[in-house]
Amino acid sequence: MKQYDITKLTKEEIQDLCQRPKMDFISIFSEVEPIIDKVRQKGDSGVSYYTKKFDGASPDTITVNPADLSINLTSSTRNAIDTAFENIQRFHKGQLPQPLEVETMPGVKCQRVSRPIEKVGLYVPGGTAILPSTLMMLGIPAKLAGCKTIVTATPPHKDGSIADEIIYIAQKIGITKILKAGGAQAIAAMAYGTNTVPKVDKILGPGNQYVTAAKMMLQNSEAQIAIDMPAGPSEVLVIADETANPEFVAADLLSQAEHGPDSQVVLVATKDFDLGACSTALEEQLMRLPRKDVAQEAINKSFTLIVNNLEQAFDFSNQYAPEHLIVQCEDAEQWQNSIYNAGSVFFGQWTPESAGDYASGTNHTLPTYGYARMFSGVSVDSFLKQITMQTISREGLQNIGPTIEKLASLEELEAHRRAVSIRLNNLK
Ligand SMILES: NC(=O)c1ccc[n+]([C@@H]2O[C@H](COP(=O)([O-])OP(=O)(O)OC[C@H]3O[C@@H](n4cnc5c(N)ncnc54)[C@H](O)[C@@H]3O)[C@@H](O)[C@H]2O)c1
Ligand SMILES: N[C@H](CO)Cc1c[nH]c[nH+]1
Ligand SMILES: [Zn+2]
Repeated sequence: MKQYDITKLTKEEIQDLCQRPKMDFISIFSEVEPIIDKVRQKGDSGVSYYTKKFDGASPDTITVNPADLSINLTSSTRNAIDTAFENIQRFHKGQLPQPLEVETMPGVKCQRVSRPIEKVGLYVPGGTAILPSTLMMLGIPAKLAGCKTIVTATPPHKDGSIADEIIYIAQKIGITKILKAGGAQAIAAMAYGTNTVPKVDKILGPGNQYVTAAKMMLQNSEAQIAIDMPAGPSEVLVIADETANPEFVAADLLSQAEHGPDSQVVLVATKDFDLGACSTALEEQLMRLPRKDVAQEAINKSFTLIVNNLEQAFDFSNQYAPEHLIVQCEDAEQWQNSIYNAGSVFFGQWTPESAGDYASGTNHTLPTYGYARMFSGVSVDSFLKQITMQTISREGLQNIGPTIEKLASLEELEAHRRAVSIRLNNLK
């Protein structure tokens, strides 16, 4: 990994380090546009065309009902999924909002109630690795929120099948339909609807550049869909001081590097951290990884930043706004209030990032590319709308009416003013 010393960098150079590897969205949009058009015009047959072209698969039917499928999983696989499922469900259940009611003035009652988004589409990546864990991260909060139609799309295997782990989780959640398709074609099918795919109101889930570009384009189209956030290539930033275990740090960096060649991993270390031991551990561990070529490519694009103290480390991390932040320093959790921009945070040497990817209970669909500055990860809220309501009594209108009349007059909106005055006159 390239190495920089913060004391030798200008403000602009530090700012440059926070930029992620550039994505050429203009050319990706131009590749994705014809895919979206074809699916909009041709529906299911458009989806099948691209599934054959990009995934080399021709499933008999492009959608299946998970309840109709039989699966064959070992008990250890079922147990691991069941344990993770329980933890994710427990943490997300705690996020369900309580109804809010406030009397802003005597007789003026305001409420906020939440309602589920009725139809949602969940994208589960499956290009380079099949990610059943992502279906738990999206489907569990969708179910808890009360969404009625939950479609999940994922690329099929070459023989047209879907991983049994995905089907098992879909059955546990009660997913309405699985769409056997990936990439932009899957996103377009859920956004417009086809003969077999229900049109949804919101599409959530991570994916590669084609998936992300399709979500961004369809969000701004006549399809009228919402999306969660730009969740692109995985990334992690590790803050390490002299108490951090170099082998653990190396393992955490590699755990995100193996996601894809465009993943970015960053080590921000104080001067006393044993960087030599960490580099050696990283090389040794890398050699033994089945996905070493992918991880190596990501490591080549990544860097280490040496800082004078932990305050500087957290300042840089807030500027970088990582998807995952790992804090491996003394009394790690005491730095909680110094963290402003991050998708999800892992404190202390016994908290690997993989815990949040799979089973601790937090969500792993998180903002990347610096979007943690203004976006949150997926949660139960992502599947809810908040509706405000108000009821004003006779007494309430007498209290608040003159204020409304005055403000309406100031804006010269006479009909607004009269809607109040006509009632106040009636009360005299
Ligand atoms: N931020 C997060 O929360 C999060 C979570 C999990 C995974 N991820 C990221 O998601 C990404 C998953 O990517 P992936 O590629 O493995 O799977 P994917 O499912 O996102 O993409 C695979 C699909 O891309 C399409 N495709 C492939 N080549 C194409 C081409 N030339 N033109 C048009 N479409 C094409 C195919 O239809 C294929 O089905 C990784 O970058 C990973 O890091 C992020
Ligand atoms: N780290 C990924 C989010 O960036 C999520 C994931 C799924 N499986 C393993 N990891
Ligand atoms: Zn991961």
